[in-house]
Amino acid sequence: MARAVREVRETNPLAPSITNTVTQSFVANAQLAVGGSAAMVYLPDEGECVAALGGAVYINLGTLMPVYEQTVPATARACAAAATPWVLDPVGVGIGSLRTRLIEAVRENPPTILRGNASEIIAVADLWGLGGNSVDGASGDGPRGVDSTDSVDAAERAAVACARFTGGAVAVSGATDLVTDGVQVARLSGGSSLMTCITGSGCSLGGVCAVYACVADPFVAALTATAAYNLAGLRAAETCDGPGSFQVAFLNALYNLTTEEVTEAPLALTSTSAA
Ligand SMILES: Nc1ncnc2c1ncn2[C@@H]1O[C@H](COP(=O)(O)OP(=O)(O)O)[C@@H](O)[C@H]1O
Ligand SMILES: Cc1ncsc1CCOP(=O)(O)O
Ligand SMILES: [Mg+2]
Repeated sequence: MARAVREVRETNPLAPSITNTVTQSFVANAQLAVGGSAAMVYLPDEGECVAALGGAVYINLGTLMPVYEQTVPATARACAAAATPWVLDPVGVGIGSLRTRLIEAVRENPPTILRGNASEIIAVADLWGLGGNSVDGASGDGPRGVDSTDSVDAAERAAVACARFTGGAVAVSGATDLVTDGVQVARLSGGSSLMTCITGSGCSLGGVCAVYACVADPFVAALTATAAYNLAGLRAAETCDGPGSFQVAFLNALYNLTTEEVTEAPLALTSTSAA
């Protein structure tokens, strides 16, 4: 994790995004704050082009346009062909049929890191036929719009099943985050409830996972991004008096984190035989 933080700051890697129109600028600003570089694209040939550049690509399904029916599968295919890592945030899975079709379509070229809230991860495991939704405590309701109706613990089996299927990492966000590579399960605490009062904390976490995936393996990249978010959230909450100033303080905190702080973030690691 220390190497990932340092290498991103030293090399300013480009992690291009196909991402929603609500939080695009916050995603780009968070990627810049940790030392990465951002570029947002929409079209199929743009997705294929950025996949071929190397680095890592971020795909977020938050606001879809018809062209994404071509862009998303083409970009996933191009990432697989170029061995470029990519991160999927299945925002709002369950709203409309295109999101469902796209998640089903990328099953054949799956993401290196799957990042979402608990209900989204449970829904993806279900769509991929991984049986991860039959978890005690899962609401079975799916996400409420873009927000979770499930606890992070309820998504553990789904997350492990998805990670084993993709061979990469899965990051489930919530009050305590869970990151798994299908063998190890890490729980990371910190953050702030104010992160749920601004839009884009989850989306930008996905973008930052992609930045670290430019320089580190998927599990380390997801852990590093999650640890950085928890610390920055904690710190920002100390200095602000509501969501508006929190968003500004959060970007500042992300920018000012030291390597040592990120690597000393509270992290509990267990092995899993579950799922
Ligand atoms: N109650 C909470 N307390 C502390 N941090 C939280 C809380 N809820 C979410 N977070 C943090 O906010 C970020 C986004 O998580 P989340 O809100 O689950 O994503 P999404 O916006 O995609 O639903 C993560 O870094 C997560 O750790
Ligand atoms: C509100 C909203 N609607 C479509 S995408 C989006 C942003 C969701 O951001 P996040 O998942 O980070 O809260
Ligand atoms: Mg989200």
